[in-house]
Amino acid sequence: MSDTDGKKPLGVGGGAGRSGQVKQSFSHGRTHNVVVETKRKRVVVPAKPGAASGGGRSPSAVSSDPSRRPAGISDAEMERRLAALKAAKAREVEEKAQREAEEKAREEERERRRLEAEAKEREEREREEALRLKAEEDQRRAREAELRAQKKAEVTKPKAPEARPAAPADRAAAEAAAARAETKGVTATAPRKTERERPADDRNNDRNKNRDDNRRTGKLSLSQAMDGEGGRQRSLAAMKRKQEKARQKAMGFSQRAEKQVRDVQLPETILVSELANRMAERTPDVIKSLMRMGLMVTGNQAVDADTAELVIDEFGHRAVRVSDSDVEQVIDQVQDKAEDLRPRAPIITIMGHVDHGKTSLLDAIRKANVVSGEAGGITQHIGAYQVKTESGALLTFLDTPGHAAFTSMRARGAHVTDIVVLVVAADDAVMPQTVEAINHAKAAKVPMIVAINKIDKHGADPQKVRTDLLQHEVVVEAMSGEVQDVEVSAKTGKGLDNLLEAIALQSEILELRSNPDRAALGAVIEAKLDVGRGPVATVLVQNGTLKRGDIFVVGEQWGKVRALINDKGERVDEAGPSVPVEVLGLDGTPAAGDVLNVVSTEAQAREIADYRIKAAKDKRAAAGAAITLDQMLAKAKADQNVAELPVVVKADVQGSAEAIVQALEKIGNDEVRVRVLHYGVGAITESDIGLAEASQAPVIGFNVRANAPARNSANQKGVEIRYYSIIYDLVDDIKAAASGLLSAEVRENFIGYAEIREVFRVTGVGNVAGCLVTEGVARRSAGVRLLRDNVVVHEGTLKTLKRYKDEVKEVQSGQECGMAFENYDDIRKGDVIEIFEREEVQRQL
Ligand SMILES: Nc1nc2c(ncn2[C@@H]2O[C@H](COP(=O)(O)OP(=O)(O)OP(=O)(O)O)[C@@H](O)[C@H]2O)c(=O)[nH]1
Repeated sequence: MSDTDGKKPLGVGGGAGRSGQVKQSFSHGRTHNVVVETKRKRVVVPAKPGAASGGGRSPSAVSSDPSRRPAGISDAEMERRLAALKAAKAREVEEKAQREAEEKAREEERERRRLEAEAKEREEREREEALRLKAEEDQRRAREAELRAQKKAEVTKPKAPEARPAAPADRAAAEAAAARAETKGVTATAPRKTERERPADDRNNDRNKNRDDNRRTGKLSLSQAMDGEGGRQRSLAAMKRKQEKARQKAMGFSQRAEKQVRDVQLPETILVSELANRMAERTPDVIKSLMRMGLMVTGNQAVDADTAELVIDEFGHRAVRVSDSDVEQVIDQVQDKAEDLRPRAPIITIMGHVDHGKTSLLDAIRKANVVSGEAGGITQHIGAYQVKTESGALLTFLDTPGHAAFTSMRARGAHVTDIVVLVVAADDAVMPQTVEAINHAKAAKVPMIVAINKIDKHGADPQKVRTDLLQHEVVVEAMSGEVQDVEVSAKTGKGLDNLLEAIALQSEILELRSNPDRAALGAVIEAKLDVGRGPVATVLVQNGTLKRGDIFVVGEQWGKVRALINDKGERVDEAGPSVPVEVLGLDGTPAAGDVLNVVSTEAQAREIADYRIKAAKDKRAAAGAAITLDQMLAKAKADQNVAELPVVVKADVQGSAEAIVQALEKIGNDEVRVRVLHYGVGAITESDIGLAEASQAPVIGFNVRANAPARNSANQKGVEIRYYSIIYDLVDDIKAAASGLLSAEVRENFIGYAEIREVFRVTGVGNVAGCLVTEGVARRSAGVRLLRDNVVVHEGTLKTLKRYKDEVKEVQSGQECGMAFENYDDIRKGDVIEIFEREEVQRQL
């Protein structure tokens, strides 16, 4: 449509219409003249097919050629249509132009931004460069000034007065002289000034001249810029200030960011959050660091000192190990002087296999020593007792037989036992627990005396015991060894005296001594919560003398001795070394094996007890919480496969509770185990029931009963309470219950073999094997395996078992039969059929 594109202007030609021009204007100042014509006369032309669509022609062509105009369209209509068309075209062109313009604007904006960024960058670079050059210039000047000062110092030296820079007066004189010389036609006699001899003014003038020259060149060097130049100087100065500010700021920052190495006080265990606090680091960072070490902890969990030290190192601080246990230093740690030591009674533990007569022997020894006529004839049971031998030696026996008690005491660090009496029944032999007892005694480096018991029994063979012991490196005296052996009968009392004398002798060899005149030190051998008397601990004094009124700390408990009761049930005022006494006046029940120390003041006792409670808590937290990833995985894996029988155990005395727990923990195998959720001393309480309910565990009461609220609670919650007074019954019951958790074992019994002699094809049945039962019996209901060259090729069931034509249930060995497999056809002559039955066997622990 453009007038420049060579197309004909719109029109019908030949003056058929009145022509005119329309000027179109577009963006960017472009214009466009369009020639249009207005029709005066309406010409009706019959419509030709395809004319309406124009057959690809432009509408202008249609309008210019009346013969092609659609029929029945008036000029005015045609004109309107053309105008509409034109307007549409114009709109289109306008929109396109607008789009282009927008795109161009966008492009320009992009370009502008790019240029801006470049300029900014350049400016930045220039500024940096300017600063660098300025710094260099400053340096150079400083050097120059220094040099000048040096030279000045040289020229002002008295030996070279002529070299002194001329004073203005001198200079005037010199100039006058020079003028005179000049007028005389003589070359200047004044010596030519060297650069350094020239006055500063001259040089400044030169420099200014230079600067002016340079300025004239149109170039601005950086030094010039620095030296002056009005506005520039100001902006550079401002820049300098800014730069200085930034530098100071940066320096300040770097000072602040500089790692401050701290001395971190590190106790034996520390909470992660506290550790972070002491290092002035963020807790999450510390947790991350611990995670990198494989420890999954939270801020509220404790870690041990070694782990914490690694973390402290990693953060670049210094660990300073401190011990909260410093509070314990008040406990008298002084070594006793040799002259203060007095002989003391040995402390004896009786060990041996089940039913070899430990309890009987202890009872026999006690009874034999009970002065006839003493109240009840039998002393009060306090966990230990003392006996006097005929020779007058005092011996202290621990009344908790078995190595469980011995080990648990030893595990707590209470080395109480001086001598172990190993009981071996003469009618039996060395049994597993005998060996364990030997090992325990050896591990604790405690000497042993072998008591060969039950010699009254028919069939007793003490010699066999002696030879059996040889296998376990226990060589008794009768076999020319060093271990004393005594034949006894707990039943008849025979040989008991010999045993006591043997113990006395061993004790003499050991030269057991202690200082009775010092603050007492003892070990708890049993503790219980007694109705009416409160917490009671049976303590074996090991050193010093425990007196009424003494203030003491024992494990996590403390107290003041309110009363002391000896093994005969008598109240005593004091207990010396190796004397067992019941101690009343504790603030809580300690644990067997806890050490008792007498201290000076209640405050000390309380402080130590508090520290120990905290330390134990932290230790438990550290042990229970800070599980390594490996442990977590192992646990998760183990938990999937192992069935657990949880139990809550309550017993009358600590010793029984521990013995029960140890026995229960031994029950189980890879698939099943007993888990003691909680154990303790005293009646079964509501809290025990609560715990049991939460884990769906039964509560076991050993010689204790549930109190009324606990009973009600147990009834309501359906928690089972079981009472026992014999440990073996208890263990057997739990073992049976744990066995119930074992999945039944499926056992296979082979019941017969058959050989395939022939294979027949039977329509509707498939391949049928003609067999001979070579062994056992073939049973229809049994499982079968097809063996080819002793390789199992199929396992399944029988579809049919026939004897002649009849379907039978079983076929005996030596008989022929026909067999077909369910869903299996590939049978061959010579194959062997193995017939088996499966049986489920309930396993036992
Ligand atoms: N004939 C005879 N029997 C004895 C003798 N000593 C113990 N017995 C019997 O052996 C059995 C077991 O004795 P205990 O004293 O209970 O044995 P124990 O080693 O303490 O057993 P546990 O406490 O179960 O480990 C009891 O029936 C005793 O009567 C003995 O010298 N002669």
